[in-house]
Amino acid sequence: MRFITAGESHGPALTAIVEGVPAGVSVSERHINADLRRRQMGYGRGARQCIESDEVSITSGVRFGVTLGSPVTLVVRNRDAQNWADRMAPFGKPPASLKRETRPRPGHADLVGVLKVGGEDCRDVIERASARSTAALVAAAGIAREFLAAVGVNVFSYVTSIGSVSLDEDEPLLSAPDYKPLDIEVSDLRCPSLETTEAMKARIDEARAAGESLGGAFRVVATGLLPGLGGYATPSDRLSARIGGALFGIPSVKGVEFGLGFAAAGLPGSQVHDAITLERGRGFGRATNRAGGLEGGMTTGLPLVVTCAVKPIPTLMSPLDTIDLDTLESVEASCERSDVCAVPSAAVVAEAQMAFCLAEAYLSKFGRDDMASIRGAIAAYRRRLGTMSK
Ligand SMILES: Cc1cc2nc3c(=O)[nH]c(=O)nc-3n(C[C@H](O)[C@H](O)[C@H](O)COP(=O)(O)O)c2cc1C
Ligand SMILES: C=C(O[C@@H]1CC(C(=O)O)=C[C@@H](OP(=O)(O)O)[C@H]1O)C(=O)O
Repeated sequence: MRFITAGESHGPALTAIVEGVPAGVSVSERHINADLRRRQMGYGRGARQCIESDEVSITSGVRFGVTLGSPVTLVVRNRDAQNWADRMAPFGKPPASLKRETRPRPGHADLVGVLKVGGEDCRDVIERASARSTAALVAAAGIAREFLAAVGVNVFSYVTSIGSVSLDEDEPLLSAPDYKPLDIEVSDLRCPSLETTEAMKARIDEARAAGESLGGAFRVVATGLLPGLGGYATPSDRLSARIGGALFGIPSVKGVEFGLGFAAAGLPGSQVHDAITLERGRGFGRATNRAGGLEGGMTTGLPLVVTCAVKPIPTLMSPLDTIDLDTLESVEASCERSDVCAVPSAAVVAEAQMAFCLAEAYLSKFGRDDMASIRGAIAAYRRRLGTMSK
């Protein structure tokens, strides 16, 4: 299952095409719209989210709520486009009132994008470098999530830190994090502790008042996985490589850890690896899940637990210095409407990226044509695993 997205941040719409979708997957617009809403939320988001109210339109590949096996096209409209019609016109001349962006923001794609593609207006880069594109990604992943739900897999996320405020957790890796989904969803920051949520909100208020921005960390978890998804034979077969690459594809994600992650480097082997167990009738298991659900590039069957670090938002209301591309003088970087913190949104985008990787891993192991055949192949695999652990 692959996807491509297109669309500028302030153009008329974002479009995604998902191909390689099996026939027979039930799809609900309501589920996709709920994910789009979750992506928009979060304390610290800017004024743009008051304008947008993302909803998906599906224009191909689904009939009467079920996929046909043909490419699925999804469209999310940009409501803000009406305020940018003259500045984003596909044809004609730029309006006389157009102000070019010549003061690139450190930390954003502005400067390096213009060095790469040329031009005199960072706006040409900003429009696509903007994380607005992640709305299309989340919509597209709605199809992958529906497929995963049909095979018993759930993907969720929660925020573990904002700036220096961290969630206090009891060994989240030893058992799967089993927070109540509602506790995560009712938090303004996708943090399962209300007390920590309040402390995080206060930190965001401080940052906003100081003209600052914040990053943080989140965890993305998948449950219900079969063992043996992914592969060990080539680097690109390894699910760790695919998931890592996909998560690093999210703007502002600067670190990805599987299970214990970097902490494993400082511990002896006996405190890192997960002892193998066997429960008659239930099969192989593990005493712990320090690997975070992946060994040798394949799922172990335990929850997949991945932690991501997110850097602070580049646009600062108290801007850093930059160089004006017209005058080549030192000036303050441009400071436009912006989020102060978008870690909860990035977490929902990470769910989407992980869902695509897992859906593709299931399809490459169990076939791609239709859900009935895929269910049959999964049942046969489960029988084989049962025989091996008798
Ligand atoms: C959901 C989301 C919202 C974001 N909102 C903003 C924003 O309002 N202003 C901003 O300067 N950067 C924002 N960013 C971060 C930039 O998109 C990102 O830093 C930039 O594209 C450069 O990519 P890099 O951080 O991977 O180097 C956001 C990122 C995400 C994931
Ligand atoms: C629009 C979204 O995020 C945007 C991501 C973004 C950036 O620079 O990455 C900059 C801001 O856009 P604008 O300049 O229009 O306010 C964010 O609002 C969204 O997530 O829906």
